[in-house]
Amino acid sequence: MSLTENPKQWIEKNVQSGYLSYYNEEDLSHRTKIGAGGFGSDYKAVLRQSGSTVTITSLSRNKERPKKDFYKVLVKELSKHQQVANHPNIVQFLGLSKDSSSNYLAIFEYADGGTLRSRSEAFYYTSTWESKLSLCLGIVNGLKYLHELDIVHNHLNSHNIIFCKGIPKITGFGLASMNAHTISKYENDGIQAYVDPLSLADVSYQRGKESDIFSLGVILWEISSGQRPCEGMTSAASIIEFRLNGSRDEPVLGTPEDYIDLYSECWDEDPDDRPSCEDVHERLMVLSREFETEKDQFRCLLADRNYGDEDKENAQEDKVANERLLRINQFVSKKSKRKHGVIENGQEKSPIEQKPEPKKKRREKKSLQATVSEEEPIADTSEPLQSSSEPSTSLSSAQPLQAFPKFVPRVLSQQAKLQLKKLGLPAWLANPIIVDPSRSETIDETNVKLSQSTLDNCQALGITEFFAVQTAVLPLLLKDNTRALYSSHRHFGDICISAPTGSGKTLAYVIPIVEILSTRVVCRLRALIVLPTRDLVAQVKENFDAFCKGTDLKVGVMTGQTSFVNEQSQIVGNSKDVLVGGNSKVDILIATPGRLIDHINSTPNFTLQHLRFLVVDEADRLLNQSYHDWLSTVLKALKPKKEAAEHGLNGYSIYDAVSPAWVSTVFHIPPTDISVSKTSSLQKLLFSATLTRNPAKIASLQLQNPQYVAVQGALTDDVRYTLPSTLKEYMIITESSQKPLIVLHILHNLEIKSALCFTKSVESAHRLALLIQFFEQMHRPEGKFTASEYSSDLSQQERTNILKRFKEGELKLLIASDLIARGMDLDNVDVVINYDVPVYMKKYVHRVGRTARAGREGIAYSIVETQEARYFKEMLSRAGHLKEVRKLSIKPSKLEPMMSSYTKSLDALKEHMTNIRNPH
Ligand SMILES: Nc1ncnc2c1ncn2[C@@H]1O[C@H](COP(=O)(O)OP(=O)(O)OP(=O)(O)O)[C@@H](O)[C@H]1O
Repeated sequence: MSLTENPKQWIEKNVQSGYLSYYNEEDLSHRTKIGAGGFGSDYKAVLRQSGSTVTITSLSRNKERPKKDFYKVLVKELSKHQQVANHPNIVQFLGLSKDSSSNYLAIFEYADGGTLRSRSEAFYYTSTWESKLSLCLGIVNGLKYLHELDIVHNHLNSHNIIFCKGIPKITGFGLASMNAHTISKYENDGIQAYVDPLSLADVSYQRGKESDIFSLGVILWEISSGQRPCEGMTSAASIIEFRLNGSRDEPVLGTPEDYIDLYSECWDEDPDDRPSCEDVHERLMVLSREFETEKDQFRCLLADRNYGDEDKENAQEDKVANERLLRINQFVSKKSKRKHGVIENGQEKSPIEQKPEPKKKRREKKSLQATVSEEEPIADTSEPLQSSSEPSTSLSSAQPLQAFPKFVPRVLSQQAKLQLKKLGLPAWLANPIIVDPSRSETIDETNVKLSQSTLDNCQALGITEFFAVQTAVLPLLLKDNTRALYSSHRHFGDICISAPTGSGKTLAYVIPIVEILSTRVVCRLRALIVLPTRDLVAQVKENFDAFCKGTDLKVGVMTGQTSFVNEQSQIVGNSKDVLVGGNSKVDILIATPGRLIDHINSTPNFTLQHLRFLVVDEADRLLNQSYHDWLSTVLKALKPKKEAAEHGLNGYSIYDAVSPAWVSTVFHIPPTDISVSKTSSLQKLLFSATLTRNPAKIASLQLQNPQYVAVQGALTDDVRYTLPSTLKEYMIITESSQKPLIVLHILHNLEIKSALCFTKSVESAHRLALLIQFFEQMHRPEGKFTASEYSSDLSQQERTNILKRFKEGELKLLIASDLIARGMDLDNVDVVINYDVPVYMKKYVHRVGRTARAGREGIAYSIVETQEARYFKEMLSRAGHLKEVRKLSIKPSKLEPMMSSYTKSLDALKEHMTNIRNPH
């Protein structure tokens, strides 16, 4: 019997067959109501059979869950628990039961240690960083497992982390979320602080794994601070407002910097910028290992950061800060001499001398208390992760191991903020090469030597001058000492480039790559360009094709648009033999990460060992996508695979003779006077209009001798992005019902030739496109303003056709979701319309950057719903961009002439949608 056909019968049958454990009234003894304790449970009881304590949760059939759907939901949630059965960091579902009214009850293992919420403060005072990390790893371990099974928790918060025999376990999902009290009970207890702000802003927002990561970030902060998030905020409304403002809880003194970075990334406003659960797990493991070796050297960087000597107005506080730093240094130098101890006022106290102060007083105290933790083993994550130091719930009896004063943020001067941002950054990131966006150089003026074929190709494309980013990058890559095909003694140096949208970043790498590779003799895969979408791969391929004219270079793509076998044959040929050094039919390969990884793993003879260039375009987007860990797979594939013993090499790698950078590392060449260490010739190039300067993310690329080039205007600490100077930006504040009319007004009354309109979803793009089509038919049947939607729901062929028709001017308006918000170069777009305004500044920058490209004029209109206006303005203001976006009002008289056709087209749309829903 199918599970979906009759879920009720399915449950009963499985209970009868014993597949699902079922407990009768008499199987459960000592029932006690536990109400607010545990995890939204109703009762605790003892299972007669085993004597173990369990929690009984009643599964509700409330109004939102009518009886009909109830069993479907029950089976669905039940199956989640079946999938995760026995994971050590997920609460165990033991079986079902029924109450006297025959309502189903779910039975779980009992949380004898309460919830994280009930213990986080105690944990803060009594735990070492090792045990905090161990606790975090336990939680992340459980969540990682859920995500691997594609289960989104949806309600992760510290009430839903429970302790069973000291082991942190995740609950609150699946059956536990069916308990009517589970969510509502904590509604007034600040759970909104854990909710992804996107879904606070838009209730229809579909929460996914990224939303769980946001909640995880808040939990990590809570573990580091012992405080509840948004503490002091009494109402749900104030928490929601705080979060929607983009505000986050302040780091707490004594938190390791890497840990702060980690939770800050988790609660990044842009879900695309949040790490995956796997990444969080990996980074926590690294942190744990660091603690193992550095043990008690707490990196109190916040102390340094917030009390720098820059701010003269706060000289007195600086003095205090310096004293603190002195004490930290004393503490670090004395650490080897003691096991337990607290530094107070520069004096070391023995644990016995320490009188635990009342909680409040202790947390308000400003002097630094640093402690040495006991040696504790780092938990093995394959085992149940246990909070190794069991906190006492009674604070008065707790021995404070790490009691840091409450972090009191103070207002920093601009200069101090700038200084602060640079602290902890490597010098090359903190001090980029700044290039003025207005800089340009004619091709005749440039000092860069270019081949005749490149000059001819520039001429054919009408390129007479180089744009700012090209004037900076070309010389870096094409200097006499960097333009060689290989160098085994000196690394050429990697480059990160941040430059505004439409500023010519693509040619900044296409031209040097073609120049350098065109000297090659044998065809090998020497340049790999990774891009996030197929559309972008096609676009970059066009650029390479244009510049490879007149050379022997071959360009290929890997995007999954043709069959795997076909791609294999185009990229490596059809040879069945495994060739030493692999094979390649292309010199330059442009790929999306997913397909690239498939070929690295499954295509014989496909090798990256000859790469001279690895380009990551739209780098901030790609670095945030794990795509099955594409980056580390690519980095591993840069070296040839180790060969097995049957090749007589006993685990040595076979290096190809034309990859000289590696050769010396395997053959035992007798030492000579030029026996210097050998290095790879691979140069990594990162490009984006909103490139991250997050050292943790950049570190994953393992860059060598990197340089950071930023094409930007006079950025201050508050101005975060440089947008094209030829872009004019407007916001139109209106009621949501008027938005389509405003779009029509822009299209019809403002002399638009072609426009790109962004919506928040595919569905919304579809409806708007239909509405505009209906309107055009009614309003101006003779000269229609042709519009089409462009979305991921269309086939690749349809998308390619639409783009072609748009580029040729046949279509005047494209209505799209964010699929083409990044990187797409549609040179005829003179207007961008934000029909639904973006919630993130980065998205805004990329969307509006589809116009005003390559020095052309462009206009961006953002249609802002009245209730969104405040948030939109705050987003702009936080990025220092508010004054660039002018307010535009549209008089009702301008809309009036369109009203009649508009009303009719709305009716036509309604009818169309109804027909689709009810085809009969
Ligand atoms: N030197 C040049 N002279 C004339 N046009 C140029 C020059 N360099 C680039 N272009 C054109 O400028 C347009 C924008 O370039 P490109 O797509 O590389 O921008 P981008 O900086 O990558 O933007 P985005 O960040 O949006 O991806 C393209 O049409 C490109 O052909």
